[in-house]
Amino acid sequence: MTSNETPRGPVDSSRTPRYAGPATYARLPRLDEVGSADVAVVGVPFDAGVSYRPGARFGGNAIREASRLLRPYNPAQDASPFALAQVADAGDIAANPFNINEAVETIEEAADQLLGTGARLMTLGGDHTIALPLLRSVAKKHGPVALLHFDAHLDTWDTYFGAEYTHGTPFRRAVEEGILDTEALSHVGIRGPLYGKQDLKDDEKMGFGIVTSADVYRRGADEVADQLRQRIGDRPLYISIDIDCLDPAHAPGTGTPEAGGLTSRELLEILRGLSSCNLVSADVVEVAPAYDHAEITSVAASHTAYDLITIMSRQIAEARSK
Ligand SMILES: N=C(N)NCCCC(=O)O
Ligand SMILES: [Zn+2]
Ligand SMILES: [Zn+2]
Repeated sequence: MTSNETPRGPVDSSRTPRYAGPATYARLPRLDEVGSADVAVVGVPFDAGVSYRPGARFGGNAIREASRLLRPYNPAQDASPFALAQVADAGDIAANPFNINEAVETIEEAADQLLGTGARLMTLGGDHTIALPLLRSVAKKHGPVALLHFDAHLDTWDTYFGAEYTHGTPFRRAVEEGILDTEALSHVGIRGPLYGKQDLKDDEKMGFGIVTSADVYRRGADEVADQLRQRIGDRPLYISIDIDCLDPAHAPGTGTPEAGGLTSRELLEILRGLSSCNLVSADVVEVAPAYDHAEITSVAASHTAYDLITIMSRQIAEARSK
């Protein structure tokens, strides 16, 4: 979008019922309808990297369906994200379900192509394996990025069954590859049983700081967001959100649920506290609709993506006005 064009926004829900027609994210136009976008929402229906319950390949489309009720103005950030920037639905990346190495390459290439048009990515997973190729692509553009990772799990384990690319290992691979800024790595929402104490030692050696879900409960979202903002500074930031950071009461539809998680309110409030950060791209992963009820998980994921898109749109508009 050039500076004097008005972004094409969602279908008007006061004229076409919001439950009618095919689902794009937030009823936004498809990327091919607008040519180019400032923020591309892209699905990655891939879940061959999971260690437990499969089904996150259906996450992106479940999030799109659950996003039909989103409205154009976000009062929590005082912004109309789809008016400030062109946001469009870029469809899905067709990743090979039978060959993880090939899928990881395909995802990286597709991300390169979208980022190459100048768009920021709001990716809808898929399992957490997909964060690695997305980070590779983002780092090619921005250099090593700060990572804010919301999850019950560390995802810095080494291998499963000898496999390097799994949903429990993307961030160890990313650190090994030098694509993360190791001065600004944080996990939020961590809890639950580990394989051993060494998991925490290894994670700390890689440079990660941990905010557990109990820390969020005790200290509150505002204080946690302040601390994260200080750590991130003005570095290019990638936010990766595993929906299992939320308590199973708030996100039952996921593959590796752990008790004692964040509320969706806590997650959204922490994100809103980061609205001044330089968010270059983000993902929401691990929504597995087969275990969901009443779209609890996909609604939470659709709202999470909405606040992430709002952060990006505000920054795009601000940069344009300078
Ligand atoms: N990234 C997610 N959701 N889970 C990782 C769990 C790895 C394990 O089974 O130990
Ligand atoms: Zn997880
Ligand atoms: Zn994860």
